[in-house]
Amino acid sequence: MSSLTVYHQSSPDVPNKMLTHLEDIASTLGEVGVRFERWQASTKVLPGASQDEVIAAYRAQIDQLMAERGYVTVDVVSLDKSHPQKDELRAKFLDEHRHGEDEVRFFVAGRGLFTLHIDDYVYAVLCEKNDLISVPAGTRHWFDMGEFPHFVAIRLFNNPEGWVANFTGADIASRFPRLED
Ligand SMILES: CSCCC(=O)/C(O)=C/O
Ligand SMILES: [Fe+2]
Ligand code: NI
Repeated sequence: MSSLTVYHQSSPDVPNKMLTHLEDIASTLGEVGVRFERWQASTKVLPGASQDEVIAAYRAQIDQLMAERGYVTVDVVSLDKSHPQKDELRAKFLDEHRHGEDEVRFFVAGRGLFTLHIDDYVYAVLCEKNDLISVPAGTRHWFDMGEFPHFVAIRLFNNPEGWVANFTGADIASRFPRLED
């Protein structure tokens, strides 16, 4: 079940709020400029499926998003626990970073934990299959796929270079909960 847990940045052990209803999650994130929607990932794709297979299966939704917001590049992160580089990939996303563009992710299988650091608060968003999240450019955040990754996420970029991250150097991510396997 998708969820949102909100903390003060100084209290990683004491959540202020935990939400599981879509409307509550979407409105709370909407207040800080984050888009969170439930789409329909109706074609079954398995974690580990190729980028081409996933893009072909979700061409209509990808085209809709590209037309709506002018995204120019699409790629796919598709991982399961047998991936030989899973530990390196997990580590890459686990440190706090920013992007120069919105972070748009459509989960079409499995799940992952996005944690957003906005002003003095930390928003841990457990995204599951069907969830679409768009985090505004410049937002500090990190992502945990867990020790045993199991997800497929479609990523849209308005930058032709695709994924570019600027790491903040902060160690805040190490103090907050990770994805529970
Ligand atoms: C859920 S897609 C992989 C993670 C990613 O692209 C990112 O930028 C994490 O912050
Ligand atoms: Fe990111
Ligand atoms: Ni699954």
